[in-house]
Amino acid sequence: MNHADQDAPAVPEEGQTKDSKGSRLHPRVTSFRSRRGALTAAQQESWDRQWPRIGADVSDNRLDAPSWFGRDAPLILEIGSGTGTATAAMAKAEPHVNLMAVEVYRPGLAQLLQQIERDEIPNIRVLRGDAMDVLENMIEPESLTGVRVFFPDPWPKARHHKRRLLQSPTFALIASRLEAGGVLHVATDHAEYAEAIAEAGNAEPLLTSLDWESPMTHERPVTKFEDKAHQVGSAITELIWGKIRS
Ligand SMILES: C[S@@+](CC[C@H](N)C(=O)[O-])C[C@H]1O[C@@H](n2cnc3c(N)ncnc32)[C@H](O)[C@@H]1O
Repeated sequence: MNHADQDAPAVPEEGQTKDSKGSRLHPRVTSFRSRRGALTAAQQESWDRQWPRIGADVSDNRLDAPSWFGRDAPLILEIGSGTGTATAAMAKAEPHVNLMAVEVYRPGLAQLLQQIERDEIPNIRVLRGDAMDVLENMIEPESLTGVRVFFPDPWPKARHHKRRLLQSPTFALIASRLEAGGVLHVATDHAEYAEAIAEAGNAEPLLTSLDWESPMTHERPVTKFEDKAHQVGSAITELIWGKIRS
């Protein structure tokens, strides 16, 4: 055994994302398939006007959220914002929060940017890329007041379950980025995925399941995917966890 092995900490240190050999502590989940899509001319113009100020590509650099937003406020990360209909509605309903939306699908982000510009919404910033990279590299440990994942792709075929975003490693990563008392809110219309999500979330030692009927309010706007689920009569499952106070 060499000294590096001997000296390696038995448990990850705060904020650590790789072990002493450089391997990821949170095994990689690839939850999306790249989709192309052209922007309309109006979307491209809105993108060009706004991206330099309120958009960023995912990188290895830690985010300085207060300077990006121009104020210090509770920080919420929405993962997989799609076309951003619900993102915009949440930001308007919660003007006191700084809301970051991460999405891999550029045309979806372009729709959100258009809405931000049209409705002059000041408290949204958008990130293009993989939410796992954002959580791992860009977000400080214990810095998020909330994480929201609404209608993550269910990958219904058994052989594709490994692509699901919400698995144990993702819960561990999210939990490490939430501040004590921070809230993770998940919604899905896929019954079997809901069960798997509940099992993985309940097994995460840093999270505790919160009662939906608790005095805390967890109201949220209807998302675009949820609208489709309503049309075909699918039941919606809401799952909420709080980060335990250590
Ligand atoms: C089923 S859609 C739901 C969109 C939106 N939340 C809604 O309810 O209308 C899931 C979205 O998550 C995005 N997505 C999946 N994995 C992602 C990841 N690792 N990082 C960022 N976005 C992701 C997909 O591109 C897709 O737009």
